[in-house]
Amino acid sequence: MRVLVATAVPAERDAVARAFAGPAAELRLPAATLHTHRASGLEYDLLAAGVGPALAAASTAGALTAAVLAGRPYGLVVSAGIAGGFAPGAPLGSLVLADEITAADLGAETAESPDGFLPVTELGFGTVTHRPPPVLVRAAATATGALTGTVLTVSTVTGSAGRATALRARHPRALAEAMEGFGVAEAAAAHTTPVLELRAVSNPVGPRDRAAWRIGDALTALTEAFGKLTPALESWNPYDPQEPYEPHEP
Ligand SMILES: O=C(O)c1cccc(C(=O)CC[C@H]2O[C@@H](n3cnc4c(=O)[nH]cnc43)[C@H](O)[C@@H]2O)c1
Repeated sequence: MRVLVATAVPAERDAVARAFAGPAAELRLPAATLHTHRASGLEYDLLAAGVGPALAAASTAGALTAAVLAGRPYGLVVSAGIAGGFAPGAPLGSLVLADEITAADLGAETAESPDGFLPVTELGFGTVTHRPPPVLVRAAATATGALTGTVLTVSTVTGSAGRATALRARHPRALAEAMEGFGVAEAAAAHTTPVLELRAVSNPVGPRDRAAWRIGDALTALTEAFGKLTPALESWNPYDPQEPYEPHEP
């Protein structure tokens, strides 16, 4: 099986790469470059897909389409990187694996709703949540020690206690926020390919405080997580009848 791992920036991609032995093979696509590693019988293509949901979706869709045109489609897409963690559930350095990948600010401000916001789904179009394969989420969480819960995708990094409280009130299961997961998941869904989102918490969600960031620790946690994740992915059976997916042939 081929696995596409989409990070936002090269530093995150390289943190994932450190979980694999040996140098990567480089493959240049029209709008992206893949770094390929092999581990536990699987092929991992690492992609620095860009910051934010739109660029992440465009880059991921490009890589997915290139793979289909080459006759070697991906069996799984993983959105990975650092994230803000909601206190007290997701402390600095912890890992969060999404059982729901939710676009937190895709909707409309309106007085029609008690909290002043309606998601696009309630306006009659689109989707705001993607759900990774539950059996795979459980196996990956057990292997990595990650917490499981909702990971929010935002276009604006939360910078106040008020916004953090509002997000948690609207999404009580949210453990983390980042900026790419929903875009990566939309691209994967367009290709009917299952998706995971794995995040290492680098900062608390709340008032902006750059001194509180622990990006190095989070990148180290990401490397360690991928070292443990690869055997779990090898054991995963995408054709398990409990998994509500119809992925491409492996
Ligand atoms: O300037 C700031 O105050 C600030 C605070 C936190 C993160 C940033 C970034 O530019 C990082 C964006 C990048 O990293 C992911 N990320 C990490 N922490 C968060 C967060 O608290 N909220 C949203 N995204 C976060 C994100 O996926 C991007 O790839 C700046």
